[in-house]
Amino acid sequence: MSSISVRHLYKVFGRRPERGIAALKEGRSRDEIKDEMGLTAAVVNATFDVSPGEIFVVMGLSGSGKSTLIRMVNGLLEPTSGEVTIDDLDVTRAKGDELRRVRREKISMVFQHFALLPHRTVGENAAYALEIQGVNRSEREKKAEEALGMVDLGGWGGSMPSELSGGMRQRVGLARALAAGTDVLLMDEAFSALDPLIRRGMQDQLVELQDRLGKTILFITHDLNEAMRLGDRIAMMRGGEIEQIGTSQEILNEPVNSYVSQFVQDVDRSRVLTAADVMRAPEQAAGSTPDPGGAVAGPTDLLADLYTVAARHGGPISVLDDGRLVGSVPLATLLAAGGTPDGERVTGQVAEEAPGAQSGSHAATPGPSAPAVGGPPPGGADAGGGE
Ligand SMILES: Nc1ncnc2c1ncn2[C@@H]1O[C@H](COP(=O)(O)OP(=O)(O)OP(=O)(O)O)[C@@H](O)[C@H]1O
Repeated sequence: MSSISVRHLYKVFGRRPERGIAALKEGRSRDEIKDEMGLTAAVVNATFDVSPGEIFVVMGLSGSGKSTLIRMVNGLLEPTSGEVTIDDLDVTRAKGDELRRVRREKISMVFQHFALLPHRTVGENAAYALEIQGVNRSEREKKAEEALGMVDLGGWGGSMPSELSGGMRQRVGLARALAAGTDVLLMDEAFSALDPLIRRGMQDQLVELQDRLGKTILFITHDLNEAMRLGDRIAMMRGGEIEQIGTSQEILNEPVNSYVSQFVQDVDRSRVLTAADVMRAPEQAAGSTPDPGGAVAGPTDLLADLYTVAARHGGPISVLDDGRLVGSVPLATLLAAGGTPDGERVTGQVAEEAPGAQSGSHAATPGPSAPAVGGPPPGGADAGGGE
């Protein structure tokens, strides 16, 4: 299984771009470099690792440098300086045949605009990367059909792309990447052109597939909700720089600066955080066996669902995984977790943690000022387009 390593990566557009890097290292700003040297610093000193089997999301507004970054990772664009390695192979130094081989055998791309070949069938499109790899026809038909099955398009292989909806076409794009059998998937705004409901379905499907396939995924998006839903970790980018890398929970609860904290302030935390994110370990919970008939949830259930459970059964909520008690969520924790780090956003009444409290005795739903999904980030651009 592959890993991706990005080290001190810079891309500066313009004449003699090294001047820009030197100036940035001296502490000059991106704007100064633009004004004084006519250079655009698209990616500035990006460093991160994507572990095998991880979904790592790079999230940022338009112009923050996401596409430039991903194009350097797949070797389409040469960095001004820095290094990208996939496993032990230095993508930034590979040339010609070696680079083509890495891109063919290690990396698959999924784009926003599907990039399907219109005059080829769905099956041929799904098999396209295998054709480039030189795989024989029967083998590639078999693999393409399998991949189409994985994205719920079994039986559509003989259709033409024009007969498919946008969501289905994007699934063909994903099937093509899966059929290629590469460990690394690079997904550039892959779901951004889809309607919100379809997009949500694709996100769920990707998470399910990932559970089974364990690819190493670098996913680019401008949509914070999408980033939080998909990412094991998220890199928040602004003006070419990575401001913070962390899990959704870390970014929500410990934003490193005012930019990140403004960005996440309108996120509906109850639709991002799960029971596992907020639960206490069973030994720290009041009772180590679930209350018969009491409130129960699964570790991946969202806080939004936990509110409903708590409203019905009271609290605390026992968190069970395969019938085993793995934690407990006290009501006060549940309500506090739904708010911002300073706890201002949820105004539901927190009732006493009375063991055995009866159904409906807790006002365990967020009050009227509970955060809305995907409000505007700093600058007012759309960070909530996933809904
Ligand atoms: N080939 C190029 N020549 C000059 N400047 C470029 C080039 N490609 C990108 N840029 C600039 O680099 C910066 C980062 O662009 P990039 O496309 O990587 O951002 P992005 O976050 O992917 O934005 P979007 O979501 O709109 O695609 C922008 O200021 C852009 O204008």
